[in-house]
Amino acid sequence: MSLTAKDASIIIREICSLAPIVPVLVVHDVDTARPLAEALVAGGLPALEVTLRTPAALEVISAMAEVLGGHLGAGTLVTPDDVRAAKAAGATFGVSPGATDALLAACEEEELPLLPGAATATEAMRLLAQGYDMLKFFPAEASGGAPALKAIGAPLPQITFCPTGGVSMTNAESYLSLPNVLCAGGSWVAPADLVEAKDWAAIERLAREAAGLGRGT
Ligand SMILES: O=C(O)C(=O)C[C@H](O)[C@H](O)COP(=O)(O)O
Repeated sequence: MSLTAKDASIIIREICSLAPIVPVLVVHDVDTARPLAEALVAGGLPALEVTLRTPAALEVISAMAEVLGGHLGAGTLVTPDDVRAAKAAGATFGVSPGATDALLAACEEEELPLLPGAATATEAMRLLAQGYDMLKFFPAEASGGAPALKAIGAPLPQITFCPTGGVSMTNAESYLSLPNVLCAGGSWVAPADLVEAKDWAAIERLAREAAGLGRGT
């Protein structure tokens, strides 16, 4: 069995439709995983991306996957081994900064729906040719921000994006108002200092604020 690119994109679209923002999480301490996920979900952000950038990341995914109402994604997927480890830890979707044929094949084989990254029209077209029409625009701000994504959308309206990288409360609306944007990713809803202080109430407030952002036109 394997998951086709088209079916993966359909599932990813559903996940990206749950809320305007997908928190991008860099978690060092597995003890913070559950209360952090609970705060974000309670604030209205059910789709979460845990980056595989810390030694604790896989354990964090397993702990967060138990939180009711959450949809756990693994970010920073780079190699096929990352895909297998993320799937085994309990991730239900994957996110990658870019895409390689090996990574796409591993996700299809492991049946882990992937939100693959693209920063240019050519990268987006290559993924579209392989069946992926819901992509991460990364690094969003550094790649020209909302004006660049709007320009890409003119000739490629069939591709929908989740811009990530430099997105914040102040610029999120500029992306979310574009017709080719379904949601955006960002780390600002779970800042390192608030996680370290275990200030879950403050993180829930940030999540609620982000969940109230407008979307689409
Ligand atoms: O590691 C990954 O796979 C990533 O997805 C990179 C993240 O998307 C950005 O690092 C988030 O960017 P900020 O919201 O600007 O902090």
